[in-house]
Amino acid sequence: MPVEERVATRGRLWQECGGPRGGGWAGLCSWNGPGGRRSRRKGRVCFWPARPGRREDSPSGGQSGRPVTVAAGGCGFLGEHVVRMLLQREPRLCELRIFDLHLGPWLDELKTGPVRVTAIQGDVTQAHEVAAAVAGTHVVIHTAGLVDVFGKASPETIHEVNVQGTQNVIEACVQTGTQFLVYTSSMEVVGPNVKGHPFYRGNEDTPYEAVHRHPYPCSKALAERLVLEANGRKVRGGLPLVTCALRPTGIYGEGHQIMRDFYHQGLRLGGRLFRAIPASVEHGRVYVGNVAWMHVLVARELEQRAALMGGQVYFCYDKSPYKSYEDFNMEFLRPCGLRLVGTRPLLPYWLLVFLAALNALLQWLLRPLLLYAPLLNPYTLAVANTTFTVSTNKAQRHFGYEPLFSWEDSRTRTIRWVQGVESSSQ
Ligand SMILES: NC(=O)c1ccc[n+]([C@@H]2O[C@H](COP(=O)([O-])OP(=O)(O)OC[C@H]3O[C@@H](n4cnc5c(N)ncnc54)[C@H](O)[C@@H]3O)[C@@H](O)[C@H]2O)c1
Ligand SMILES: CC(C)CCC[C@@H](C)[C@H]1CC[C@H]2[C@@H]3[C@H](O)C=C4C[C@@H](O)CC[C@]4(C)[C@H]3CC[C@]12C
Repeated sequence: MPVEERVATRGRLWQECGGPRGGGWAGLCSWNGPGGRRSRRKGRVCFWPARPGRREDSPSGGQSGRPVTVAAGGCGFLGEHVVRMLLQREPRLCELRIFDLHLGPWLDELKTGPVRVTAIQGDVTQAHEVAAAVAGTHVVIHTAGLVDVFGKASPETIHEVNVQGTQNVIEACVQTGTQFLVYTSSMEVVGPNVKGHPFYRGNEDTPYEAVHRHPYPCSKALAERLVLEANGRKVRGGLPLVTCALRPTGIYGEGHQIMRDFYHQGLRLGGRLFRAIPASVEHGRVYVGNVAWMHVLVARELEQRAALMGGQVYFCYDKSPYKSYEDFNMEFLRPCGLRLVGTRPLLPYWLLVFLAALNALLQWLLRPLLLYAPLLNPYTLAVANTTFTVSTNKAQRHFGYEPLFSWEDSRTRTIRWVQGVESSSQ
């Protein structure tokens, strides 16, 4: 039966848990703050049929104290991997609620497993929808967000989803008694900064001048701060909220939209891509499966190691090699038949800066008529052209993280996926 036909009780979970409480985020933003509200979308809750003998959830978890987890943003690139990882690697899980603005058709295949999977179509900017989804759960993994560095969405919308949405998740935990919150932050909370300072193999304690102007890193930095400051707040029932933020570098792997875009661009250009960034500029990358694994481990360990992990940030890392953004992508695109032309950038840097500025101008001029959002703009150029790599073992020290996928596995899996993209688009 398709997901759509399984729509059940709209707002049912909400009625069970009370009502919304106002978020207190105003004034945290460094630019003008949110403008008009977006239209309210319908919250829909889809239940897979419950298995006989299941008991209703208790506030501290599911049946027999087994955890109930919410994956907010569970239908996104990272979120889908988190969901699948939870189902594969978390045998104690009792119920998994997948909360997202857009529910994917792949959710259908999850219904046959032993875990009760509940898909909830909802919007993190709607406090009551979030509270309804969170009520009665043990841990929230919050990967939902608007990842936009291309100017597709307005700064206000990015703020509303990433900052207000996160505040709503925190308030939902506090109101409903959910004690553990894992937040997907980003390396961009640190940098690269607007001054183009390199961050070379840094760790969580490396000093760096974090200066944000672009709405996306700004929103991630604000949201991360809210999450960390919420650590220790009393949730319903009196226990302290335990929060933690994970900062992935550039994620790659199955489902990575920008990799797909580069691949198609290469095909259009006769199997070639043209080097734009010097090979010496290192850009941190991490495999999506390892990022998902880190989220699952944190969700599992937060309770036992609350004193150590609560209020902490962790970079997401694995054994992916340090390379430039383009050379790294070629690890997957070369075996799929593309080549990168040039050992040095084909265009001088000043010309790229000019083109990026021109794109920004065109985006602004064309905005009333159409959305012009190319990959190259002043911000993406600065990120791609500034060394930013991490080298840390904090996650290993604090909660025993080791990458689940070796570099060879991560590479093979990603290549296989790109090859699948190729055959599915023929
Ligand atoms: N992709 C990367 O390289 C990268 C790197 C570092 C951090 N991150 C962070 O990881 C998280 C996931 O990123 P991703 O690459 O999977 O992005 P994505 O766009 O694929 O996934 C985000 C998900 O959030 C959902 N979402 C967006 N707005 C929502 C709303 N208002 N209410 C409910 N759900 C909403 C989307 O529908 C989507 O399924 C984000 O928080 C992002 O900032 C991503
Ligand atoms: C200069 C052009 C030829 C190349 C443009 C590449 C550009 C689109 C890429 C380069 C680096 C990419 C970002 C980086 O991997 C890390 C993140 C952090 C994450 O939180 C959101 C995505 C983001 C910003 C990547 C977006 C695409 C970038 C800028």
